Amino acid sequence: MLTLNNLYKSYGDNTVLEDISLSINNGEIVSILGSSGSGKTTLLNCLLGLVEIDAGTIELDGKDITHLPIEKRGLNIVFQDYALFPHLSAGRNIVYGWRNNPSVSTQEEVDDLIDLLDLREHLDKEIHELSGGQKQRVALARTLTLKPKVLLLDEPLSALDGVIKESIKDTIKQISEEFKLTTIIVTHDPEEALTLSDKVLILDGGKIAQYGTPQEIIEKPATKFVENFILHQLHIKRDNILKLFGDQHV
Ligand SMILES: Nc1ncnc2c1ncn2[C@@H]1O[C@H](COP(=O)(O)OP(=O)(O)OP(=O)(O)O)[C@@H](O)[C@H]1O
Repeated sequence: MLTLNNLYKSYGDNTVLEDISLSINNGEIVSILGSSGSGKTTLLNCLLGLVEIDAGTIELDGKDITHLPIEKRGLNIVFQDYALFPHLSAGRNIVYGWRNNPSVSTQEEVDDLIDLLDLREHLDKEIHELSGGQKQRVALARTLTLKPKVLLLDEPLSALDGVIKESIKDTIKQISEEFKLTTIIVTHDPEEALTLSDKVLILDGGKIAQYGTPQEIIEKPATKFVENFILHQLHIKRDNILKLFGDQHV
């Protein structure tokens, strides 16, 4: 279980995270949702250890990891731009971290990952020859060879369109289930958060507006902000789609 206890973070006078407390069970997918500037990336960076928190504690499976360096926390991230090495092939990117820590995964486990993510036929390709979805899967494979306890994904679907988006969503769900991997996803898209996650954390100005299952959020929005911001966006989407069909189908 990953537990955050009363986290605070400020930049000067700007309180970016205020009293963030929550627990995430092992194997759960949690989305962090909020508008621009609400503190999503800062929270992700605090968990990862890129940003030092001002107060509070972070525990992973009962161990206090608040002040551990990044590499000792057991969390790993796939950045929004995938951060792949352009001069290495897809295959070499995948094994890059694992080559330095070969005891973490066996060759067979790495092979299984390559197959699971459907990357076998792309191993020899240069990074620029891959589609957005393929790059995303290479970045996922590279991270998963290191067997993190918690996988952090920063806007994993924002650069992808339609069909690829749905297929990466399925892949994320499959990986989380298969490896019992706790997965935390930053997104600003309510639809993405609600359809992909076991739980959604909604931030409003650095505070928790609501933390609950998609059903709880849709059926019982905790604050006016949740109702207005989140559900309003979904209604706009729905109305736009219905308009496409004209009156006879509405
Ligand atoms: N290194 C920093 N120094 C000063 N202020 C910062 C720093 N990083 C973030 N902030 C401020 O913290 C607040 C939250 O930023 P953060 O990037 O966490 O928001 P976000 O929800 O991820 O936004 P977006 O969706 O636009 O990426 C903003 O007001 C931002 O200006």
